[in-house]
Amino acid sequence: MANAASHGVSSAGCRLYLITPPRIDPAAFRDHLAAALDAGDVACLQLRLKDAAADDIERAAEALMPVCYAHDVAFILNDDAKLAHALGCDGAHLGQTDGDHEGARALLKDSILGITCHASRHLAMEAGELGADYVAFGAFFPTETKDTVHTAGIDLLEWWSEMMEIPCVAIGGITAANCGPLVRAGADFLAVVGAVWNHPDGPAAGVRAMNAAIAAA
Ligand SMILES: Cc1ncc(COP(=O)(O)OP(=O)(O)O)c(N)n1
Ligand SMILES: Cc1ncsc1CCOP(=O)(O)O
Ligand SMILES: [Mg+2]
Repeated sequence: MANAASHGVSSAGCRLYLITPPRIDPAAFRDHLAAALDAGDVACLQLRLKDAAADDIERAAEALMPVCYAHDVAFILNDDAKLAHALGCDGAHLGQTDGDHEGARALLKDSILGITCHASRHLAMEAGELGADYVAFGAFFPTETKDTVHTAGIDLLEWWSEMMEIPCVAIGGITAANCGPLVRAGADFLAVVGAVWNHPDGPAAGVRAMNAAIAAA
């Protein structure tokens, strides 16, 4: 079975998984991204432009992918496996209503496929059975980035990481101040938006703070 490590998204120790803000100006954001990736270890960047047209997503991918590759950071597209494949991304992240997961697995056979599993052991086991490279659980904390429908607890991370080999991602309101218990519970990746892009001292400081908190956990 394919897994995230075989595609270069190593989960040896917990790592940072960056997600873009939901709306960006690609040319301006490219510099913020370069500063963030210069500041420390980042496993991957997910391009998550909500409600954007395919043309705009393509333009953003063209601007940001080279920055990721120059930093050895995997480039993952949110929501759309076919577009991820067409654009040559390293993979796609799909939610429970983002199309046919089995079809996506077949299309992205040599690429990363991550699946949102909310707070559900059942959804995570289904995702694992169909060959997901990682499962994502959340939201762990209140977040302003997305309306929260599902809340996940630390026990889910502990259970998954003890029972399963497939890497797990924790998401939702994660900051340098609150991430310690998630790391200790076995999260392989911490996915963040606000903790980096809204850091008061800028995205580079956000990446440094997250990596320091992961290392200290
Ligand atoms: C790493 C990661 N985990 C969860 C999500 C949420 O995906 P989804 O439920 O499809 O919601 P949207 O992000 O599409 O609003 C994610 N994007 N990334
Ligand atoms: C996309 C997504 N899915 C669940 S919570 C969330 C938003 C994460 O953003 P933040 O790190 O700012 O809470
Ligand atoms: Mg989605």
